Amino acid sequence: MRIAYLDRTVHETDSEPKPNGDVSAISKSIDLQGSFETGDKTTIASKDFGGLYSTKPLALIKPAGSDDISRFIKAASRIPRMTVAARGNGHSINGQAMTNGGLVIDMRSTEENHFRLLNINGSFFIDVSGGALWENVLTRCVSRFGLAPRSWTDYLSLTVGGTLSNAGVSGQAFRYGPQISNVTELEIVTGKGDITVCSETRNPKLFFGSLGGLGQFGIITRARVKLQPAPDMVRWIRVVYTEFDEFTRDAEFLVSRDDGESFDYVEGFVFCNNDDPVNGWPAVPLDPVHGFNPGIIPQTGASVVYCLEVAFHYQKGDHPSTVDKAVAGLLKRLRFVEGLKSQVDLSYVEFLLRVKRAEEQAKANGIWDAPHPWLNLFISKSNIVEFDQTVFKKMVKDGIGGPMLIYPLMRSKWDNRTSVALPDSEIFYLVALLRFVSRGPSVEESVAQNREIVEWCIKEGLDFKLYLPHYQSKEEWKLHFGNQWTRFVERKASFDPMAILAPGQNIFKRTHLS
Ligand SMILES: Cc1cc2nc3c(=O)[nH]c(=O)nc-3n(C[C@H](O)[C@H](O)[C@H](O)COP(=O)(O)OP(=O)(O)OC[C@H]3O[C@@H](n4cnc5c(N)ncnc54)[C@H](O)[C@@H]3O)c2cc1C
Repeated sequence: MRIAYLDRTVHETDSEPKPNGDVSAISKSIDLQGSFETGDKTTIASKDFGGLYSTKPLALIKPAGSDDISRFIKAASRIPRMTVAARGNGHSINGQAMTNGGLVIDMRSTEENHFRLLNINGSFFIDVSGGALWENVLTRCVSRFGLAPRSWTDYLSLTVGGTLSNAGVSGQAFRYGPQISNVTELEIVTGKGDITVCSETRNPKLFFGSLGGLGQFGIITRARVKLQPAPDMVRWIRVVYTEFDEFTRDAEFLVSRDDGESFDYVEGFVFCNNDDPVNGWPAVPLDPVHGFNPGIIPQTGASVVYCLEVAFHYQKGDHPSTVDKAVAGLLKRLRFVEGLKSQVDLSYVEFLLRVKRAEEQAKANGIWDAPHPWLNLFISKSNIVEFDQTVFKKMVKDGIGGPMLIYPLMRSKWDNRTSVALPDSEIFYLVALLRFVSRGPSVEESVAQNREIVEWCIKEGLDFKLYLPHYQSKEEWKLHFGNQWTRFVERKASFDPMAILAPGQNIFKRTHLS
């Protein structure tokens, strides 16, 4: 089977005739409250973080709110071949937020439309715009209310609507589930232009369909997100393992424990057993002054080693000895290499914004804007040892020029009614190959290696799914969704029957209903 994932080709729509839309005429006819841009001013919408694709949209719309979005979708439905792509912060890899010749809706212009705290039967929620950045949701919730969402992504310059269209995972997901398990209500503008409020009990088909729905059923304009009291401080710790089975045993032990009996965050990564500044030991210390003494690593000759990354929440008023004791109690159950531990204490907000600091450094070094042919996978626990032996220990043993994340998640914290496709087993691993090509193999080599990895997973019959998936053909999408495909198609027919929305996902072709 041909695996088109990350093929660096022009989008299918590029070869097709473009719609003949006159955006000023459309906007006049619909009494646009927001604004729009055309020509060179749409450049931002013609590319994304991946840097692998580019397209030419007809216009970049900056809507004032849901009414503008609804009217644009309705207008687009009357123009043959016209498509509409919601753009969150454009941090996709494979052009998922793009449209060639269509209308891009810049959701960032709606950020301020919603920010309301709700107390429902003693539980707190925040209503936020689909175009809000998670970093702004964080800082505003903590500073104004001392509250914070429970489940995050590692990097927070992503929009609420963008991550809810995928899943949104990080080191808290083992306990609270992904971000899509932490919202209770959405306002959505469907592909028919209807503005609809939905939840578990109200329009549940649209609610669950849109969570992990790759933007196929509607544009999320508001989300109600569960909150919890924000801790003041975090102790962030990294420990090193040479043996994969010990690393996975400890990681699985931590994610399987009850609330209050484990760390508050569990992740991990693989790194090269050498002194390469990007791929090797220097990636481990949380503070450069900690250094890394490779002499302590048992001489197994292993090409790669593993780092378990955990965090413990506490309050400023907690006595240091109480925190030390609780952390020591958890660490003593783990079998990492003694002496290879690095830890720092920082505020909760600083911890959650940790990747932003890395971004600032990478921007200063000029590596942030280079292409990012990333590969994200969910791999069943039953196959993770084979994956380590073939992929980590052989295929990428020399590093990829960026982090190689691996951490376990629990399927029972996900809701089967959402659209996201997962492996079958209760414990599965997020594996992320976060390539920065200016520091590693070329784009072509990276893309080829990603393809080789996915092809190997298929050939060996691994129980796995792509996360943030992208394919070129319907056959591949059908395989991806498996027995959820029929439901996905039915949801599309109900909410976006002409396939106007999110054409960059390359799942459905725009049609015209007679
Ligand atoms: C540096 C970096 C770190 C990341 N870290 C993580 C991580 O730790 N965990 C994780 O889970 N993911 C992570 N991601 C992936 C990220 O969650 C997805 O790429 C996400 O889609 C990006 O959000 P965005 O707002 O930029 O969306 P975009 O790229 O703009 O859009 C993504 C898709 O969602 C659609 N969409 C956008 N907004 C809406 C909306 N309001 N309603 C409906 N559909 C919409 C778009 O049309 C498109 O199809 C990371 C990405 C980057 C670049």
